[in-house]
Amino acid sequence: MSNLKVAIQKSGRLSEDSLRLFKECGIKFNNGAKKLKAQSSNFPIEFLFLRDDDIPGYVEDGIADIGIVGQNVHEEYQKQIEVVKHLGFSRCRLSLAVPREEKYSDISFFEGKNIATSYPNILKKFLDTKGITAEIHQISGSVEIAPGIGLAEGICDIVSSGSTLLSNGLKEVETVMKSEAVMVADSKLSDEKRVLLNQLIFRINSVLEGKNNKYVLLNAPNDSLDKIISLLPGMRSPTVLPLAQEGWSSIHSVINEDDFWENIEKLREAGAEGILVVPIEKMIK
Ligand SMILES: Nc1ncnc2c1ncn2[C@@H]1O[C@H](COP(=O)(O)OP(=O)(O)OP(=O)(O)O)[C@@H](O)[C@H]1O
Ligand SMILES: O=P(O)(O)OC[C@H]1O[C@H](OP(=O)(O)OP(=O)(O)O)[C@H](O)[C@@H]1O
Ligand SMILES: [Mg+2]
Repeated sequence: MSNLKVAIQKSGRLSEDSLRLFKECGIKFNNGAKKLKAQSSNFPIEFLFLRDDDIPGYVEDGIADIGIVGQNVHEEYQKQIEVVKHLGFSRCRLSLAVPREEKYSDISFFEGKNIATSYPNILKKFLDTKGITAEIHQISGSVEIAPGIGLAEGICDIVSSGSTLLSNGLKEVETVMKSEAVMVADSKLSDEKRVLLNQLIFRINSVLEGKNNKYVLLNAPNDSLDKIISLLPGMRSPTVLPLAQEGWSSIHSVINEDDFWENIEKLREAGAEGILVVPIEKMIK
């Protein structure tokens, strides 16, 4: 059987979470230091460790079958590849920023200005939709330094916490796009590789679904069961087991983490106590 060749970032903001995801999917491999290739011992998958900028091109050319990149990189390189899964990590945004002391009122600030970026295509498209003409200077890294060395009046770069902008005397003024890690695939995959990709996505879905949900156990007096069940509908319906103490039950259910925090006070008001919240490793609906 042929291997599914997966391109992941060698080292950087995507690497750790990408490797963790495959491990959580039960895919075993040994990625010893400086190894640029690794073969899984229990799934027909081969890993290629690459610079993230090269991944869309390798996937389009069929050198790799699938890859993990930021949406920003996928969008910038405009390759004929498909996004097959949003992965929820490496969340960030691509933003325009200017020196902190600059008076900025709106996007017209950038008319006729120089902007430094590693994302010229995304930036050009954004400025076009806003009717702004600017000079785009493409640089491959350390973009935040550009205004300080007189290369540009503004920049367009990745922002997450904002601390890099802050420490370089810049302020964020416009969000160009939001981004997270995505799995991309060669649109010309063979049927055999599609089957493997679907098996992989099934595992990824069960891992991501598990992360978004929690297993909840609580005790409640029997006369509040109806109310509590309505707050914890679970996958089909909650499990209700009698406690040794008469008139009380233990209720087990699955709940979305966000819903849990919204409902916690209502559960307590309804009489729930001894509430335990347990992580779920995998969840298949
Ligand atoms: N501070 C951040 N927080 C969250 N996600 C980020 C952050 N910085 C970058 N990313 C996301 O992770 C991707 C990889 O970022 P990284 O800084 O590792 O890239 P790089 O320096 O271009 O790496 P490479 O050496 O592989 O070319 C980015 O394209 C973006 O989608
Ligand atoms: O808003 P922040 O939380 O400060 O994050 C933004 C910074 O993170 C990334 O760089 P990274 O630290 O990965 O270094 P790099 O420039 O070597 O890629 C990105 O290029 C920004 O510079
Ligand atoms: Mg890169």
